[in-house]
Amino acid sequence: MSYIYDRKEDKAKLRAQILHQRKQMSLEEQEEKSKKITEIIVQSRLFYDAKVIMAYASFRQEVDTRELIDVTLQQGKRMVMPLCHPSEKAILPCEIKSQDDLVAGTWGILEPRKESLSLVAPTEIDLIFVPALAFDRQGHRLGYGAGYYDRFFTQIHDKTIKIGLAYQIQIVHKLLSEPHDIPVNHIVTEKGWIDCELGQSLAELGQRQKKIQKEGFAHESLL
Ligand SMILES: Nc1nc2c(c(=O)[nH]1)N(C=O)[C@@H](CNc1ccc(C(=O)N[C@@H](CCC(=O)O)C(=O)O)cc1)CN2
Ligand SMILES: Nc1ncnc2c1ncn2[C@@H]1O[C@H](COP(=O)(O)OP(=O)(O)OP(=O)(O)O)[C@@H](O)[C@H]1O
Repeated sequence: MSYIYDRKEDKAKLRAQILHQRKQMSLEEQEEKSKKITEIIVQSRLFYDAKVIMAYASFRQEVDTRELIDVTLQQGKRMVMPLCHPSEKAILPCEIKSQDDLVAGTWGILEPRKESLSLVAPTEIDLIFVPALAFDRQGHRLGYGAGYYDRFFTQIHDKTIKIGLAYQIQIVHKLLSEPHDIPVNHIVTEKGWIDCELGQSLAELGQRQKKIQKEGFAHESLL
């Protein structure tokens, strides 16, 4: 299902709708789709080429990242996980060597142990797997509304690839893009890859065509 969503006041409504829909999925369905998403990623060139990978620790009904984290570590890549700093609404990227290095933190989300932190410079990260409640095809994201990821994205390298992970039901027609929003480059769902840069250029092309049409009509009206 997709929603037309372009008013700020609809944000809370859309969050509630998506959360409700995601809760309707059975555990088996979530596991099966997460497995498919993991398979698609680990077979990709982007994953193969990345040496430093950051992933979120899945909670509630998010796409499960546990297998993805295991494969990353097994392949000898560096695994980075977010540690939340709630008072600053900041994400601190920390390297882990195994999933045993994680403990339940804010909201029960697993995060690196504070006692043995190994901070990583955000600019060192090659690939980031990003959670969301919803994405549109241009890579805009709707989160829980605290701005953690947008703040973090201002610190990473331009070349860092951001991949949103979502079930197909979380892909919506259009999300309101705000000035602080930094879109992801790709999305992977159980149905495959969505190239958001292509979506962004198509949207730009659409805007240009609309402008040409408008200017064309304005010009004709002068005749
Ligand atoms: N796995 C994962 N980790 C993540 C995120 C995420 O979306 N997924 N976040 C992405 O940014 C940050 C955590 N953001 C969160 C923000 C709010 C709530 C939360 O439970 N909020 C309450 C409502 C609070 C209120 O409105 O006052 C709720 O939803 O019940 C959870 C996570 C950082 N780590
Ligand atoms: N780079 C930034 N610097 C400062 N404030 C920011 C930045 N990015 C977002 N914010 C603020 O954070 C708040 C929440 O942003 P937004 O609604 O986009 O969150 P979200 O992406 O849904 O949430 P989250 O990333 O936590 O899942 C907004 O009020 C916004 O002004």
